[in-house]
Amino acid sequence: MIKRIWNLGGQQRWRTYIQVLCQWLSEMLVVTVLTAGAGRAISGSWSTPLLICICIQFIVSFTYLMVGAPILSDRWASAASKDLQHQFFKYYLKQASTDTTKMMKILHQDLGTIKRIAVFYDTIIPTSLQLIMTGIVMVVTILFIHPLTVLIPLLGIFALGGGMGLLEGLGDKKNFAYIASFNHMGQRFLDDFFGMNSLIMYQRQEQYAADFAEDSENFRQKTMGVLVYQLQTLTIMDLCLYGALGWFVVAQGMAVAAGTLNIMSAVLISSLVSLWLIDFRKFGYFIHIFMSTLPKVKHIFELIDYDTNQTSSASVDLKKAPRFVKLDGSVGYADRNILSNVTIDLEIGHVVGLAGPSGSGKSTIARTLMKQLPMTSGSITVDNTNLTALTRQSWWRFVAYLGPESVLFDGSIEDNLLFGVHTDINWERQLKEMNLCQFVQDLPDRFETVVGENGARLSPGQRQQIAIARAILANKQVYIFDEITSNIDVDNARQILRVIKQLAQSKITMLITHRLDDIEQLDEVYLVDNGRLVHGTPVELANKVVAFKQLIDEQNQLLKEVRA
Ligand SMILES: Nc1ncnc2c1ncn2[C@@H]1O[C@H](COP(=O)(O)OP(=O)(O)OP(=O)(O)O)[C@@H](O)[C@H]1O
Repeated sequence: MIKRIWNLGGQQRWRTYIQVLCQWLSEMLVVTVLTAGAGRAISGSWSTPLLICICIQFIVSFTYLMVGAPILSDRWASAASKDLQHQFFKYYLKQASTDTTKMMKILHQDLGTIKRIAVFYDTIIPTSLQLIMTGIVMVVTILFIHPLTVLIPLLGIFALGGGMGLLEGLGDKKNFAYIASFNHMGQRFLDDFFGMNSLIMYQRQEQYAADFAEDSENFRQKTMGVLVYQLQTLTIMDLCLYGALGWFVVAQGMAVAAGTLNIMSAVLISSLVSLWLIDFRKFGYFIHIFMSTLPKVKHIFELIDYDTNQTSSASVDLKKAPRFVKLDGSVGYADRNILSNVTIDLEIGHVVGLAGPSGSGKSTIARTLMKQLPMTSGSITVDNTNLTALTRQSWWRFVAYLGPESVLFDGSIEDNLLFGVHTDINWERQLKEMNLCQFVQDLPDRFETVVGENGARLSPGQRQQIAIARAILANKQVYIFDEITSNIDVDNARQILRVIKQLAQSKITMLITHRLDDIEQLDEVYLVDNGRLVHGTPVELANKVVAFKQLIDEQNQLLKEVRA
């Protein structure tokens, strides 16, 4: 996974190399100046090679700060972030999930993670490179001048590693509790935000405020837990590093007092060790932060890979509009089969109905046909092609799904109607022929009327008519209508059913509905009855399924009573 993170934004990596080299030279400038100063104090004269060295380092550092830093810093991090965001959004936009709350939650978390891994490019890698370069200079210098003391910084590193290792398990626990509490509070906020009208209508605002306050307090405590843990970590790191540094300086002082080391050498190796240990502390702190984001980065890569695998195994493109669709097998979710061993045949010529009690699996079938859910076993065949071999984009070029509530975009009715139209067509004539959207003629601005956000300025029936017209004008080949008449009045519902029946003359059309009025007008219906799928005309179904017959009898009785 680290290799994969490393490869992101790779084209900008060279900028980081130059940046690190310049920064490292700036650090070495401090060491050289201190060493030269100590030499001057001892001998009373400046060493010419050291002065030349200082001049070169100074020029490089100054040029870097004035010119280089603005064009070099953060470029790799931002290129990597763009790369990852691009791959991530590519995956994300293909999901088209209906669960907006869940999508928002995941999106929020994953975007946060993408932002946080910048620490790898702008801190971990530069600091690691500086550690290697300063480390080599430091070890060679110490071994050359005072070999025994090289053990002190090494002991400091081991002590730090041990301390951090002990804290690691605790850190995971604290982070996990923090994330769980964050998610819980976020979920409550989103739920209550979407359900605000219901909260007010049922006078539950106070309860909501109390629950939210409790969640906030819990979140505060978990946040404090993480902060305390981070402070403990910092204290341990400081103890190890500054302890090692202090010990090193004392050892150098004793060597100088004993006459086995001169002051200039002592200043040189002390400043090198100080620099190295300070960088090491920085590295220790940030690697810790980086490691805690790795599980989330792994999750993002899994999403991207899932998308890539789907795309690479699904490479067949439908060349022409399909004539029939056959679903044969079981549908459901990863953890649960909803309907087993069912067969549905869809073909051009008439509307195929799908009916059944609430929760019996009708929308699950629709989602499976839309390639939003895989079959749990068996397959869907489109003409002679297995649906799994098609990419979702390729399938969606031919299929349209419409649910009980369609999304309209803020703009004119015309903009919304022509949303999926990519050729020149006489759309007004088509609408007239289908007798769809004729209410528009009574609006002052007719098709120029602005619908407002999600069609807020129209009635539910008008919105649904526009959505259906939009789908039909987009000229797809397969239409799946899922309870599209459930939220609208009887007249609008009848009008829409007429249009769908007309459409089915030339398109593959399935209508999911619970309205007996609709079902009775169809030639062919699939009815979910106690986990099995019964197929036939409405009359045949009434003979085969007792519950269905009872429902029709009850309705007829009701009608009789109303007429009487
Ligand atoms: N994402 C999911 N994971 C697991 N189970 C689910 C998921 N979505 C729905 N279900 C379950 O699948 C079953 C069938 O749901 P589905 O939405 O297909 O029913 P339906 O017949 O369309 O119902 P309705 O008429 O009320 O819309 C239900 O028991 C539901 O709880």
